Amino acid sequence: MSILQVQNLKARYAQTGDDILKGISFDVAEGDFYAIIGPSGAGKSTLIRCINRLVEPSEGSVSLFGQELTTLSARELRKTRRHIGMIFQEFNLVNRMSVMDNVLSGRLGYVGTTRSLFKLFPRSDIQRALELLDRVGLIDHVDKRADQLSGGQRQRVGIARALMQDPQLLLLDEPTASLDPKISRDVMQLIRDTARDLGIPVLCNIHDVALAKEFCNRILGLQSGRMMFDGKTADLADSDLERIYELEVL
Ligand SMILES: Nc1ncnc2c1ncn2[C@@H]1O[C@H](COP(=O)(O)OP(=O)(O)OP(=O)(O)O)[C@@H](O)[C@H]1O
Repeated sequence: MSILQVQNLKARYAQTGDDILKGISFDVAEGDFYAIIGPSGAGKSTLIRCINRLVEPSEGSVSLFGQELTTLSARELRKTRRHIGMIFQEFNLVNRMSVMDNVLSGRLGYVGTTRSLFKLFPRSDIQRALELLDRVGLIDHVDKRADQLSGGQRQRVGIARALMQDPQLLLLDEPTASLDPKISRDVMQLIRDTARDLGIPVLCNIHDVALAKEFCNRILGLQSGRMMFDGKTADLADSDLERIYELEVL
């Protein structure tokens, strides 16, 4: 079943500027771990950010479980974003807050700012946060400040926080770019296995092709805002990679 449908998506940063995305179409289905690869400046990050409208598309359609996202009002968009978890390259944790509070902040879209300020989270949320921290291997670090953790541990907090939203879709924007190769593999494996267990499809912008090939079942190859490849990872040939990265080779 198709969960996210993107059709003819275009985006630009200034009214008069060139299109950064030049008509992108693809479907994310149940069970997919979809990688977006391509050279620097290809538009990978812009594409991820158009899905939850951190960047406003200029044309085209993005539909999640049949709901069109590009035309939602600000209020409707806030509600829908609850169901789209996001994991960032720089983790985006609040350093002075504990690991537990960072994870609980994933519920902000549900409990409201006032309740969260006074830490009035329902018992079920606290229980869920503990379960997720156990799942990502951080149960012994619950009370530590976020800035006392290593990069890999910080990204694990980011993963638990995104899962706290009970997401229907996970968006990953270069989740391993700040991590060393060994920790990057561990983090990708954790995301793949957890998403699979919880039945959450993933769309992931990643510049490391080896990691994408190892962990993702589908690949979207972008070059200068155009789609050069969309298919199963097993069908991605060296000649496809040459076409996707052509500009860099030149
Ligand atoms: N906020 C912005 N304002 C104007 N132009 C931008 C903005 N963000 C990105 N761009 C431009 O849009 C193009 C695509 O950028 P984007 O970050 O989406 O590419 P990317 O494939 O994710 O690159 P990288 O792998 O280097 O992160 C680039 O030319 C970039 O300079």
